[in-house]
Amino acid sequence: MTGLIQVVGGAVVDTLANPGALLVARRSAPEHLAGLWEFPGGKVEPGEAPKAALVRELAEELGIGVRLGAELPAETPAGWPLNDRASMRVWFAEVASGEPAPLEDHDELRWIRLEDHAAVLGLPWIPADYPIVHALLDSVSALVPQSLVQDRPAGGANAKTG
Ligand SMILES: Nc1nc2c([nH]c(=O)n2[C@H]2C[C@H](O)[C@@H](COP(=O)(O)OP(=O)(O)OP(=O)(O)O)O2)c(=O)[nH]1
Repeated sequence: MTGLIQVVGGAVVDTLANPGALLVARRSAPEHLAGLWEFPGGKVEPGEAPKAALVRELAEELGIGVRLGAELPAETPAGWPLNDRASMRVWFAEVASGEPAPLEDHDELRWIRLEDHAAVLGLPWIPADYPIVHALLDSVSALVPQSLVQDRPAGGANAKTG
C-alpha cells in the first residue's frame, strides 16, 4: 500500500534557453490555500504519466500548451515533499501556445523576475514550496555563468585571446 499523492508542478519561464521570468499563480481554493502562490499544476491521475499530467494541468488551469524542459532535481524520485502524503515533481516549461489566464483554481497570474530573489521569496507561497523556490533560484543562477562561459576558451579567467 502506498498512500503517496503525486503532484506535478510547472516552473513556467519566459524562455527555457535563458530564463529571466517565472510565471506564478495565486490559488483561489481551497480556503486554507487561497491567496497563496504556487507552481501551477496538480495531481497525477491513476495510470497517467507525470509529464502528461503536467501538460494536462497547465492546459486546464492556464489554457496554455507547453514545452517541458528539465526537471528541477529533488532528493527523492517522487520529488519535493509537500506534506505527509504528497510530493511534487517540478519541471521547467515554456509557453508553446496560448496566453496564460487564470481559468481554474487561481485568481491571479504574475510573471516575476528571477534575478530579484527577494521579490520572488517575498511572495506568500504555499509554505511547502519555499525549499523548491530556493532550489529553483539556485538552479537558474547557476545557468547564467554557464551560458556566459559558452563563447569563452576553456581556460577560465586566465585565458586571454589577445
Ligand atoms: N499545484 C500545486 N500544488 C501544490 C503546490 N504546493 C503544494 O503544497 N501543493 C499542494 C496543494 C494541493 O493540496 C496539492 C495539489 O492539488 P491540486 O488541487 O492542485 O490538484 P488538482 O488540480 O489535481 O485538483 P483536484 O483534482 O484535487 O481538485 O498539492 C504547488 O506549488 N503547486
